[in-house]
Amino acid sequence: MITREYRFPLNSSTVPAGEPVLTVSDVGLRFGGVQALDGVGLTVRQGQIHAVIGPNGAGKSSLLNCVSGLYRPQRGTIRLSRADAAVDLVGRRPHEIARLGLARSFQNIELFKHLTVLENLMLGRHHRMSHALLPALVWFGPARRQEIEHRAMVEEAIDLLELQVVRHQPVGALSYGYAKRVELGRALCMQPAVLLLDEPMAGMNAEEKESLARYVLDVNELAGVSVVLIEHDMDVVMDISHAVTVLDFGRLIAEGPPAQVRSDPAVINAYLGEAAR
Ligand SMILES: Nc1ncnc2c1ncn2[C@@H]1O[C@H](COP(=O)(O)OP(=O)(O)OP(=O)(O)O)[C@@H](O)[C@H]1O
Repeated sequence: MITREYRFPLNSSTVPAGEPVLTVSDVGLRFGGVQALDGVGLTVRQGQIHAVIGPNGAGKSSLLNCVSGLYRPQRGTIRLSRADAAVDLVGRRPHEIARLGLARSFQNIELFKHLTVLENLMLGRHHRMSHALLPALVWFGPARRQEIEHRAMVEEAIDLLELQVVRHQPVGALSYGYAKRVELGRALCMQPAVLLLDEPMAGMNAEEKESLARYVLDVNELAGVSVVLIEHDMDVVMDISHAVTVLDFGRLIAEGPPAQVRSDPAVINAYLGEAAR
């Protein structure tokens, strides 16, 4: 439900709600003798939170690394859809894929600790800054206009994620929960078409998890950003995702709505165990 009109769209996808925005087909990735991904496919639909779950070593991070260009799969296709056409991502470099609208956060916090929250968020805009250093330094014309626009976008993210009170604090001085929220904010400032979150709640206590899950929901529902979420906490997955893909030993073993996946015998055997029955 949209409850607030965003002046600056933080979501850059042009695909209608419910249509495929990211399509992974038959992806294979091998490291020496390890088949990390074996014929994996998934379709992320515009406006959805799509969770990827599975035991340790199942291939979840490898899949995200293929999508964001850090790994190059030996087989398969990965396509980002736009309203007018689809773009092939395999073979493109990570910065090019980021520029196309795939923003990601990592398992470990990758922020600049000595810089403030605001400065870290401005760095999220970096890949969209096209003006050379000189006009930026003399501060006039298009460079200034662009700077104002970037600032406005960052303010939108601060507003959405309720980061006002810490905006001038160095990230190194923040609690873990706040730092993870800033990381989410930096990815959001990239104006993603799809946001890739790799275990954003790892290492958090229940309260911090609940809080971050709410912000991920806000990013999805208020800003309209599609999300791919790797998450181990099944309560979080059940609470906030629309679709779930389950991997085991590099293979897709189930996919569908969360309730259906949770009661799937193959998923219970491979991942959830008896407790889920
Ligand atoms: N750069 C790499 N070099 C060699 N092997 C790798 C590399 N990256 C991943 N692997 C292997 O690929 C398989 C899948 O790993 P991956 O990290 O994708 O799993 P995961 O599901 O994300 O696990 P976790 O939940 O522990 O993060 C594992 O066997 C892992 O050891």
